[in-house]
Amino acid sequence: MTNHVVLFEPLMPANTGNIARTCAGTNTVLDLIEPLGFQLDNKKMKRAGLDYWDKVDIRKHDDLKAFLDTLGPNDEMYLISKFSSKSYTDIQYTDDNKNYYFVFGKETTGLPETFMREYYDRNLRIPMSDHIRAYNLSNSVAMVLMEALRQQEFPGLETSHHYENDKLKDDYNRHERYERNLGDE
Ligand SMILES: C[S@@+](CC[C@H](N)C(=O)[O-])C[C@H]1O[C@@H](n2cnc3c(N)ncnc32)[C@H](O)[C@@H]1O
Repeated sequence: MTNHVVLFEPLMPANTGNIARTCAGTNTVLDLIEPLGFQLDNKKMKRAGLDYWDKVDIRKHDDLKAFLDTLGPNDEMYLISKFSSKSYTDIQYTDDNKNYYFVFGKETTGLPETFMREYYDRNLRIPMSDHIRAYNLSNSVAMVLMEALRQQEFPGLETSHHYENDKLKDDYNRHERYERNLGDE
């Protein structure tokens, strides 16, 4: 099972940089559908993705059709759009035999209407109030991707890690002491 974040014609380098960082941290493939609003080696984008850029599996596609042509029978695609009335939390993303593709729209105009209509049942909304027009693209990616990963029990990801300068180190020891004391009672 592989998760893919697919960005349709992203415009802002900082968003794609942030998303690349999230993809690097979650072993998620990043598919970019051209045209992009920036050069891939843009400084701002690298700054947003910091030094994680080379840790991401990035796949570029000439256009939407070229991307769709890469999909096979085990690939399950979802279109992430506020226009849907089905929530992204209503889907199960847990089939080990499938690869999950989450397609996000351009910052200005979202996804093409024809594409959304063609895959009508695949559109998913992130619940939102009417105080804003839409969520930020990179935040939308994080919300949907984390829900899929949570359901998949964070495959290959560390739920805890001991760092050399661990800010909670003493608390781990305290926790162990606490557990020992409980056991002694
Ligand atoms: C800034 S929004 C684009 C807004 C655009 N006016 C539109 O019509 O979708 C960029 C992308 O973030 C995602 N997005 C933002 N808010 C969302 C929501 N409430 N539900 C689902 N997707 C959302 C969508 O993929 C959207 O195409």
